[in-house]
Amino acid sequence: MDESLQAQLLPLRQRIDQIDAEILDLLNKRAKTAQEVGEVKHAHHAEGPVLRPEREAQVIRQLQHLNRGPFPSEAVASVWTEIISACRGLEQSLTVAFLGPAGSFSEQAAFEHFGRSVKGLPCPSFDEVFRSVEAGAAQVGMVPVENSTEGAVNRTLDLLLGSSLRILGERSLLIKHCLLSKTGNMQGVTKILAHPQALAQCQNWLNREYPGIPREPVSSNSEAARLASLDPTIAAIASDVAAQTWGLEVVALGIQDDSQNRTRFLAIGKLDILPSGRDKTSLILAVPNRAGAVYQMLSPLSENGVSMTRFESRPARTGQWEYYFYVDIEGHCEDPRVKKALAALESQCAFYKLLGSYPAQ
Ligand SMILES: O=C(O)C(=O)C[C@]1(C(=O)O)C=C[C@@H](O)C=C1
Repeated sequence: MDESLQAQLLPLRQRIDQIDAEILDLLNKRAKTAQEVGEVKHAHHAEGPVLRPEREAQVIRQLQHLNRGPFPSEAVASVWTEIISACRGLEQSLTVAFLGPAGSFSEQAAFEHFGRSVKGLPCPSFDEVFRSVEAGAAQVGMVPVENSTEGAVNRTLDLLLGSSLRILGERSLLIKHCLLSKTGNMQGVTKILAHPQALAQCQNWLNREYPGIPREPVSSNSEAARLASLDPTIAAIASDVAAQTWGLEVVALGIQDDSQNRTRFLAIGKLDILPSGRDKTSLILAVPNRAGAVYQMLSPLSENGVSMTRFESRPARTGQWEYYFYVDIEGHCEDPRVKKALAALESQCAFYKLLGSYPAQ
């Protein structure tokens, strides 16, 4: 390297080394304080959870508010997610269940949401994710609930209806699908495997590029990647992370039909969450099948000035054209206006279930 460049870089790098040492010192001070918080919590509730999603959201939002740059605001969120994750891990280990095997988008969502200092519990199905959290094998789970191309993830909606678990948080992920094979090309490939949602999200591209190769649905994209790693006649649609995890080569990158293809995931668990200042509340409602019933059902929301951010229906399987309505609203169930609206909904609806209030992403 040329000497004048070296001479200019040296003091700047020394300054960075010194700043890093200061950051490290502060991180250790933070970690020790979090350990003290953990001791206080254990003293009050020996078996109680350490995780406080509302506090984590507040810490990150407050820092983003304070941030004057040039450190990017998104980096504040991702760096502090990891700092909090590591501090939380010193207080108590957190196990997160998700649809596996390793390398799935659910795993990515789990790590982005809870940070890397967690234990992953890959499960063979969404049902098993719910069961693992209900049975206590994991304290929290991460499941997809809607995709911007394909709409609702129906199995998750049905499981939310039958489960006592609460929604603890949400995380939206940009989903970039890749076509993967052992060789990095499609010679000798006789079928393409993926989760049905991924096959649907890439159907135009597949129809155009590989119309002659049959497609087969499997339980997850990372399962498709695992199978492709064992058999050169199989190609998989999965993430670039799955390619690394399962030692596959990328045939084509970003093959989803919509470049802005996003999936929203829900964190689920047994906690009730306090208001964080910017929250969402999710509910399931049902009304008898008669004219105007759905319109009336929602009137307590507008009457109390509560905004609805999502409305989804699922057949109630009674054969009577009855539906369960999945409704997301702005605000926390303890906010006075929301509380009033919820009380009215509960008294007027034939079915009412509160899935939880949680920090909005
Ligand atoms: O404030 C707490 O309750 C903590 O345990 C500390 C902390 C943090 O590192 O900031 C860690 C875990 C909790 O989920 C929330 C915040």
